[in-house]
Amino acid sequence: MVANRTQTSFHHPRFILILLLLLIILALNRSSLLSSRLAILPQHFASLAPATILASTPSTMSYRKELRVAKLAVQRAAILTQRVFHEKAKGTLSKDDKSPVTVGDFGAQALIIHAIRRNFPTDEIVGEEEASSLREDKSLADQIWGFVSSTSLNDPASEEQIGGPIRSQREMLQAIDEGQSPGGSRGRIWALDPIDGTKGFLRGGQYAVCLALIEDGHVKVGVLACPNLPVDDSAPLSADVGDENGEGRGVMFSAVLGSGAKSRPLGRGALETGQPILMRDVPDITQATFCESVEAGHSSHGDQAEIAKKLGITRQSVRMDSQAKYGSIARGAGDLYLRLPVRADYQEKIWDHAAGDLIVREAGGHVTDVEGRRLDFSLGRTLKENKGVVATPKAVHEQVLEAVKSVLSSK
Ligand SMILES: Nc1ncnc2c1ncn2[C@@H]1O[C@H](COP(=O)(O)O)[C@@H](O)[C@H]1OP(=O)(O)O
Ligand SMILES: [Mg+2]
Ligand SMILES: [Mg+2]
Ligand SMILES: [Mg+2]
Repeated sequence: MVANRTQTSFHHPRFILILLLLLIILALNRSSLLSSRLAILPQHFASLAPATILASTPSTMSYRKELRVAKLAVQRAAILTQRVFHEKAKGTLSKDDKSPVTVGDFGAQALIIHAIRRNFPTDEIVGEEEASSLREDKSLADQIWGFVSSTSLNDPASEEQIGGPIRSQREMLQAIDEGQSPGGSRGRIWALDPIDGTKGFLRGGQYAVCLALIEDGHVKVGVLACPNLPVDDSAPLSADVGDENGEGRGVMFSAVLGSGAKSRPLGRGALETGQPILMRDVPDITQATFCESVEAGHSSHGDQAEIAKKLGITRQSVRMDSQAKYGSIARGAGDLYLRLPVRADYQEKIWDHAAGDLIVREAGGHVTDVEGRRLDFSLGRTLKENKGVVATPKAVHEQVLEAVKSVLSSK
């Protein structure tokens, strides 16, 4: 009787269905396509698969772990940069291209790379900074170590998730140097700008701690911490950073491809998921607000003014450093971000755009270069096939791009 019953259950259609499903999952897993394929299986089929198999698949399906680690790591790094600023210990060096780099840039890069290495040891990292100058400057290295060894999240479980403390100064320098991946079109590559807008950081203006995961050339996760932007998503866009002690400031933006963009107060616990953000509708382009770089050498202020005029925009553009511009338009504080090439030979860096590009697109925007091409993150450390940036709500992109093309082609 018992044997008979067992036999019957083996022929049960539900059992056959589960068996078939398991075979499909195993086959897909072998061809390493599981993560993308499983996402398109109907929900109830996926839920029939045994927990052990789902648990052993890469977490790339939802990027939940990647997002969590990125947010915690960026938050810890942002705390370090704020401490560096307030303790007036910026220890600035000038790099070969004459751009500044500070204790904050190096320290933030070390802490973020440490967190990525501990969680995703085989991923590659394209980071802006490298440690060679620090190996020759012991006192600067000591100063950075002072901040790195004493900055942690105040929640021990979260701190543990991002690898806990770096153990020695040697390990810190090694971590900084692990951002030298050449980038490219294959595999998982993190793009890291530990302080974007270092000049803004130095003058107490806008800056951002930026991290994005690029997989096979496409941005999948993006996180931006903007310690000097207003917490309030509905605060009007302003170049003014508010009061000295930072009351009401500090926001974190994040996005996962296909899941929308969010913002949350930077100071809050990283467990808080935040609220969805959307770009503002622009029914009348003449009422739109532009943001642009503070540095006229990074984006042409003259061309910007001509484009504004062509579109009938009379409102003064708001100038701010860093990817805070992407975050600001994504939450509808501003509407349009243009980056208009000044030097024909400058190649934009992937770490200056990856997180912002995804956050704006997930908030309902469209991001291209000045010729209308999507930003291509698959070509190495730079966006070598792109020139400038045009980031706007989807509905007005064509109109703005037309004005950009007409002004730039008439030069
Ligand atoms: N000639 C240039 N054109 C455009 N961007 C530049 C140029 N030189 C440097 N940058 C980069 O622009 C970013 C700041 O942009 P923004 O002006 O929007 O705040 C910085 O990351 C900066 O790089 P770096 O970090 O090497 O200084
Ligand atoms: Mg930068
Ligand atoms: Mg930087
Ligand atoms: Mg820099």
